Amino acid sequence: MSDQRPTLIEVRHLRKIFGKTLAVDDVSFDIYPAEILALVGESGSGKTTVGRMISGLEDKSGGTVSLRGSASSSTENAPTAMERLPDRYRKQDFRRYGQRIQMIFQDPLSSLNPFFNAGEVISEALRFAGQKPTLETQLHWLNEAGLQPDHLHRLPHELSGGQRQRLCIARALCMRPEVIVSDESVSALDVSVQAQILALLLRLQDTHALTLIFITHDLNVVRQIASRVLVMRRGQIVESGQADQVFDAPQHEYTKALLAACPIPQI
Ligand SMILES: Nc1ncnc2c1ncn2[C@@H]1O[C@H](COP(=O)(O)OP(=O)(O)OP(=O)(O)O)[C@@H](O)[C@H]1O
Repeated sequence: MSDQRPTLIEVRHLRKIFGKTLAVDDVSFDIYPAEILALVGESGSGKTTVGRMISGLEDKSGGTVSLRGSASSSTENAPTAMERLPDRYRKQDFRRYGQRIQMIFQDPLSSLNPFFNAGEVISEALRFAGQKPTLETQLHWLNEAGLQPDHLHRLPHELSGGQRQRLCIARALCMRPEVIVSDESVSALDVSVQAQILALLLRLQDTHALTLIFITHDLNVVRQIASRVLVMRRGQIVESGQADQVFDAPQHEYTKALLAACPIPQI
């Protein structure tokens, strides 16, 4: 059954080849505004590479990613057209599209400058987005992600793992993205902190009408948050559907095996 909602992102025949490895093999799917879409599959199935190509962090070997023009680029009441993202990003492309699609990662330490305190991390992102940072805006975005004013001057190594992930979320959020691609962003956290960060992402998704692309191997997390699921295996999508449908009546043998390997607690 085809979905009647207007798409926000169209991915068509996406491919990525690393040397002799075909990491992503002819992947096509749509992403709808303000949905939570999970990308699941075993290690090496190509999830991260798809997320990085959608975010413009990885050049594409083939295929296209198109993003619906932002509301501000349309004339009043006129539908916005799909814009094809470049195959290879240049600096100006990041400013144009990267701001709209932000990515957060499993290891915040590797994506944070060790010499920038939390306030400076936010300032840098705001400047990148063409805004003038102030103390007030720094505190506002830290607060949005559940950090306190006394975190403002802390360097990344002076924050806990959960607080560092909150800082990455604040940095992504202050650029006012429409889409956040979360790549195993809660996988390294212990269960209680993981639940707090998931709750934060869900609240932000709701209040900012964000589209969330959630890349994970953890099917229990997917069950808690996702509305739709894509299952990847060896660079291809082998199954897709509403989360309940995929969990309750998986069609593909691989999905059945994934579910069997990860018993889902009855809720
Ligand atoms: N920069 C790279 N150079 C070479 N090969 C790469 C690179 N990035 C990914 N690959 C390969 O591409 C394939 C897909 O990797 P990818 O990280 O997208 O999978 P994944 O499903 O996200 O796995 P994981 O859950 O372990 O992160 C793997 O075979 C991987 O080794």
